[in-house]
Amino acid sequence: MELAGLSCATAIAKAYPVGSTINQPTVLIVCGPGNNGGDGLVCARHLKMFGYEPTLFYPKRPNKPLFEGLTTQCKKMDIPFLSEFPSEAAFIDELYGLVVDAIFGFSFQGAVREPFGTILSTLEKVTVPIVSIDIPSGWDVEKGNPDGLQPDMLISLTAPKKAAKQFTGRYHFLGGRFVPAALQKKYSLNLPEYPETDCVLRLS
Ligand SMILES: NC(=O)C1=CN([C@@H]2O[C@H](COP(=O)(O)OP(=O)(O)OC[C@H]3O[C@@H](n4cnc5c(N)ncnc54)[C@H](O)[C@@H]3O)[C@@H](O)[C@H]2O)[C@@H](O)CC1
Ligand SMILES: [K+]
Repeated sequence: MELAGLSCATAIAKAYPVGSTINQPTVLIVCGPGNNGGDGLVCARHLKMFGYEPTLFYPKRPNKPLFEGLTTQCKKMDIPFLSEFPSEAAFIDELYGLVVDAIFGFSFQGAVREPFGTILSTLEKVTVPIVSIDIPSGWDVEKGNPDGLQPDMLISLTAPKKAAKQFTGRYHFLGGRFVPAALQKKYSLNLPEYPETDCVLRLS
């Protein structure tokens, strides 16, 4: 999770360097209840180290030491947590240069339960770039979701999921350079080579 979150922050810094393509360095990171949300928490810390101003929204926090520890680390780095989600997409556009979607990853299934249904419908109306970690939240891991969130950037972790074929945004990165060769072979992952010691690779 540490490497996944670092990959996400690194890919974001490559696509949207501070002071260039985004109009402000503020980043809203929305975290869900599972490991995708954990990636978001780690990403927040590294974004702060890279000069961004992250803010977290983490409405459903699992009662597990891993996630409690990640939350504590963010608090100790003075990363603010919102107590309520902005009610209007326009507020998000005004306050943030970028949104990170760390709500659901590959274990999402069925109809979206609250509070995430309302959050996702607000995010669908946002005009600042949205970066989805591993899979756009609300997408079926294989079929995608043509009526759902359409992020500007997708960071596929470990390997692109089947639904990544439906991604139409500007930046597709691969991150999570931690799969041993034996596992890559066993599952015929055919992963591309990462350059030098980089933890991310731009796919498109
Ligand atoms: N090899 C791995 O397992 C790796 C996993 N990683 C991350 O872990 C993610 C998968 O994590 P998890 O398996 O914890 O699952 P997710 O984070 O995808 O989501 C599971 C959580 O969402 C909830 N949920 C599922 N469907 C819902 C619905 N319809 N409405 C509301 N809530 C719903 C579940 O109750 C559960 O709490 C990956 O996508 C990736 O981001 C990465 O950190 C890299 C390696
Ligand atoms: K996501």
